[in-house]
Amino acid sequence: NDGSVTASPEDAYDSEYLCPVSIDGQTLALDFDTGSADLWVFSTSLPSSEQKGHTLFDPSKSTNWKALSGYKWNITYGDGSGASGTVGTDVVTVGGTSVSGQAVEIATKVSSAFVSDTANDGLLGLAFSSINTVTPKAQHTFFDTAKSSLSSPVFTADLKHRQLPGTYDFGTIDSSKYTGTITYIDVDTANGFWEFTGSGYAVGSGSFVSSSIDAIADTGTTLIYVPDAVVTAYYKQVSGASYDSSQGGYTFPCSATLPNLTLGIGSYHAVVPGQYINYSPASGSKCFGGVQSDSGIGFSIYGDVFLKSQFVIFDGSSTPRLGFAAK
Ligand SMILES: Cc1c(C=O)c(-c2nnc3c4c(C[n+]5cc6c(C)n(C)c(C)c6c(Cl)n5)n(C)c(C)c4cnn23)c(C)n1C
Repeated sequence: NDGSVTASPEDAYDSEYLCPVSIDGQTLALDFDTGSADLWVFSTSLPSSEQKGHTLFDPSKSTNWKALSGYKWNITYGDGSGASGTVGTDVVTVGGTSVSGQAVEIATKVSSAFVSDTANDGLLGLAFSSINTVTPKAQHTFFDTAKSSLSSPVFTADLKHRQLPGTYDFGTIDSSKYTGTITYIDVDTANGFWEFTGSGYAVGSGSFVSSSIDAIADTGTTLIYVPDAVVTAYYKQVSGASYDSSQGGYTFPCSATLPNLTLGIGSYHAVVPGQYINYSPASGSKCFGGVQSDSGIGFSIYGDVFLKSQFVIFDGSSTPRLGFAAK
């Protein structure tokens, strides 16, 4: 019961991508996040002030809803946002892939960033179930629940740059969505992420610098967060670029020409077009960079700015691995 679902940019800057998910016939727009493992939704259990503008899941209207008494969840994301609540199971359908008994985490509290992001009705985690936050028993992700019913234990991400729609496919690798060959790299699941070691980088037409970069493939993170050596080398090639502490990152004149950023995946050189690295206007005539420092995070994050330049395979077989191809 393979499936394919559209991924639509939430705003003009591809800050996040939202996908329609049906829970017992109630359709919500969820942010598919390979950097976390909780499926949670805005619900009628939220205070009405936090419900405004969102589509709400109402368990009392679901015939297949089964509450998990005493189960709770509480999650905090990399930007400091967070949510918490209670848990049940229900029938969850994504494109053609439908699973029963899927843990659905009902929000009873959400942080302000979620309240104001009215296009977002929750998150669907696609990292490894080992980092699911439900207590007293961690729950499976949608992908883990669906895996045995898929033609093969994979899902793919084909996110687009400022255009509609991208797709997430479950169970199949659609060869019409990429060019050339797929390069696979082993994944270390110890931290619950799609974590791998990048092989280096190049800026524009500059020479490739070999260096091991511990990174995660994270569809839930907007930008690319890499070591300072990469960030410094990149913005050295952008006239007028500087670190702006008031903006919390590197900015540059919006008129600047941005070089491509090449990130090594094994022997494959993944090229992020320079224009993808102009994330959004910052203030005045300055724009905010899509490549920022990973200092303080503990690892690098290859977020949407990177992932949308590639066709990405998340292979959940007994030896999990990531595949990348140009498109
Ligand atoms: C270590 C880390 C991150 C790891 O994940 C991270 C980050 N980066 N994008 C997102 C997130 C997003 C994606 N997201 C980013 C957005 C930005 C940058 N802006 C201006 C808007 C309006 C956004 C929206 Cl609506 N959505 N969402 C929905 C959530 C819950 C995120 C949590 N963290 N996050 C940051 C900023 N940092 C430092």
